[in-house]
Amino acid sequence: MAHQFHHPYTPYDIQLEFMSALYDCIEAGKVGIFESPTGTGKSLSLICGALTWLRDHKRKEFLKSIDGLSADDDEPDWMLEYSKKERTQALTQKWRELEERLARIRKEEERRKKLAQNPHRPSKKQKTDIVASNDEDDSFFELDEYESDTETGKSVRIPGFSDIEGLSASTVALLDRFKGRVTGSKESENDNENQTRIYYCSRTHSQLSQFAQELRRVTLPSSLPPLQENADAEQKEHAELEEVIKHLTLGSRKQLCINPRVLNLGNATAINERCMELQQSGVAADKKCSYLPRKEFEDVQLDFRDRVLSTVQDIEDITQVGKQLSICPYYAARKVIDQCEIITLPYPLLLQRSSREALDLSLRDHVVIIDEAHNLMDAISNIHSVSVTLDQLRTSLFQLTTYARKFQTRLKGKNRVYVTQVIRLVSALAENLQSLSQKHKSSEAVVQYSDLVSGKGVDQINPYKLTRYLQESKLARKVDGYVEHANNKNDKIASGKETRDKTTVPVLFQVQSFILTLMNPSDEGQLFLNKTDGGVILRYMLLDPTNHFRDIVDEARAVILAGGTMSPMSDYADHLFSYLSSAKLDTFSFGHVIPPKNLTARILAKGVLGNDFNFIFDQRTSDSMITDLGQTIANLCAVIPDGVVAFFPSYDYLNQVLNTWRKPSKTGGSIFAEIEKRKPIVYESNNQKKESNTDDVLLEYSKKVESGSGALLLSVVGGRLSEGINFSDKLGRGVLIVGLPFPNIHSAVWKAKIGHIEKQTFAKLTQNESELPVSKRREAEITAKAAGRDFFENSCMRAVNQCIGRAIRHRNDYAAIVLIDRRYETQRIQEKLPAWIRQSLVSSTSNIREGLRSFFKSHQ
Ligand SMILES: Nc1ncnc2c1ncn2[C@@H]1O[C@H](COP(=O)(O)OP(=O)(O)OP(=O)(O)O)[C@@H](O)[C@H]1O
Ligand code: SF4
Repeated sequence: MAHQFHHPYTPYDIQLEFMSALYDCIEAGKVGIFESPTGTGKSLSLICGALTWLRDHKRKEFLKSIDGLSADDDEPDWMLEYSKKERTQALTQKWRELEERLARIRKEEERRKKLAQNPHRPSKKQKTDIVASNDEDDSFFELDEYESDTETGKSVRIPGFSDIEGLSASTVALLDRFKGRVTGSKESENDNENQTRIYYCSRTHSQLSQFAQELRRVTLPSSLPPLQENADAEQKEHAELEEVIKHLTLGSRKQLCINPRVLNLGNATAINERCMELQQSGVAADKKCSYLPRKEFEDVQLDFRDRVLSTVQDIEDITQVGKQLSICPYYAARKVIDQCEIITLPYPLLLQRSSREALDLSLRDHVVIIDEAHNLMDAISNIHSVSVTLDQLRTSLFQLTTYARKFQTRLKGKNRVYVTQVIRLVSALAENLQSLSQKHKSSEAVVQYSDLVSGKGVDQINPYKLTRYLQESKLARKVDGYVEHANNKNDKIASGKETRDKTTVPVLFQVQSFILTLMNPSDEGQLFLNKTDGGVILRYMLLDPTNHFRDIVDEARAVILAGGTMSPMSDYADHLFSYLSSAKLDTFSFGHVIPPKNLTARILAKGVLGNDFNFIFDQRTSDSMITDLGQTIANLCAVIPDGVVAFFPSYDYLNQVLNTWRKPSKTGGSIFAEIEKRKPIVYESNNQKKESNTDDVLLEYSKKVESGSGALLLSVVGGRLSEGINFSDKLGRGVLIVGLPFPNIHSAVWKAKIGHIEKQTFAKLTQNESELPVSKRREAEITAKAAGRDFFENSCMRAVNQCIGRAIRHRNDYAAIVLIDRRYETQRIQEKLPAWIRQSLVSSTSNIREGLRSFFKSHQ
């Protein structure tokens, strides 16, 4: 059946295909991978497809809850009919009350202004949130008695607001009551808890804001069932009410905190920790954060929720509402979740189980959409990886021993045992890391867990108990607080004034996160040692994100990965979703909205001076090939109008190319000058001041293009200009990709990643059977090697595809894409390009100039 998607524009054909496929995928409860090139209105396709499904689903659920009512055998039919009517009326009434209230709020601009000067605003005195002033005595930093020593003991956790430390029982009870307010009853609260939601997750804050912007364009029919022919006046009136899309955006404390003294700490960990400190039981009531939801502010809390739901708001709007109402948006937002239809949130909040638990976020039977998912596997690995430096280990060892000495007679219960264990562990890590770094000659090496924790009786430590101790005792917070307190005291004596606020991540927190990961390592993790100019670094890296993401797939109703360039797609079926049957996994690659004549994609295997273009690592330093590359690019710049962007495999290589191009030739000129005759060159460098450098480069480039001189921008694949920046229209009439940007296969990390893939593939093929015939074993080995190579190549081609996708940004855009390397002629590599590029791909030799000239002529 064709669905009506309520798209705010006339949808493009590919949007109709996208929305239908998305609808079916969610309905069937599958995992779907959706590739839709940039500029094809992917956000609206996601919104309209998913929310149309959701409203249809809610309508069906509504009818089910009525039809599900049954009469007892001895009850007459009219009684059942009566109950159904009553139930329909009750549900419709509840719906109406909510929509009317939200509609009223939308109109209450005046009242909002008044609330901005909220009389509840806490006094200056209340806002004071210094946990322990320098005059306070050391006892503040003593550890609470710790006796819990059994594996079964669990800390008590009541879902909801109750996980906010330091709230009184009455406040918790109040907040739980508040949960039911929007729909007015306990029964309705439960209804909402079970209602299906959509979680939309993207990588950056600005992507989430853009999504909210697109969400505002959409109006959907209500989730009430359609009117019957005999509908009465009241029902008709209901039907005329607009059902607003209930949206909430979740963020971190760093984004949502409104307590200036905490927010000014700047650093996310410092803000989190200070916020938690302020909620500790030892902190006097007038020193706690006054924005935490409290009994006196009940009405404000309710206003917060209604105002957030009344229109589609992004994170700044929610922070603003929190400020106007003097209520912490970070905590107050949690109670809006049950009422939402769509929740937007950044990657880490969704992808990390601990973050979901902290927010009390259940994915059970809900729909999860992950946008910009082309680098999802890397993102999951990064979120679950952690590092610590040798210096940090040493500093924390010093802090821990200082603390232990100071408080040794006051360490109660099991504290003494566990503090000693932590000291032994950190000391072993520091010593072993030091000797391992001397033993390994290379700058990067794989490190074994057993080598790191050997000696000092670390093998006697029970990792489970120690992990629990670290989490529950708040040792890191106490030690850090004491160290800062002691430092402040000394500095004050020396200088006679207060010292600085904490702005950096306390060392012990970093060490603690490392220990927590080390105590519970995942089978797919690996430890690495790096020697850098800044010292020795120990890294724990998650090599394979499959199992971490499987949690989400198992829990959710449907999971959608969407992106502009998801190709090559084979990694999803082969690795990330290898446990799914093919019936459960759908992949879609949609074409572009441009007509075919707006794109030309060429492979250039030979230069104008006759060199074979083969930029493999060992050959790419050849002066003659680099010179030929320059001359070829100069020729291309002569026929491609306006802006041309060339992507190189690395910053080092780009520097080398520039050096060669600048060398004077026999005639006195240089390749650099030769190119500049056609277009001025602007280039990206691996500068320390990264952001400003990127902005300056872009500004210079666009100014030159606008001035009419055109320009050639030299950039790096996977570099700062390859993602998130649009080279639309004149800014990118040509995109040149020089070589294939393979990662360094000799690095310890890539060796480990490929090794892991080979091992997994081999195990899958042989089912770990030891009795396998030699020929079968050999076959499995060859296939495993091919899987490793494929994974490596896919990583490279994902980066290439990202760059290519920068050029065509809308329906009337046109551009030429030139892939400069003979390896692009192989079928295996071409298959990894997005379908819409592959279709227009032409292998060019001598006639490329003519081809491009007539392509651009047809667009004049
Ligand atoms: N059918 C349509 N007709 C006209 N404009 C549309 C249509 N669909 C979407 N748009 C608009 O096109 C613009 C680009 O859409 P959008 O940002 O969603 O593209 P995208 O494919 O998601 O790109 P990106 O990969 O950068 O996220 C938006 O302003 C959107 O409102
Ligand atoms: S409760 Fe909210 S406003 Fe207060 S410190 Fe914590 S995050 Fe900031």
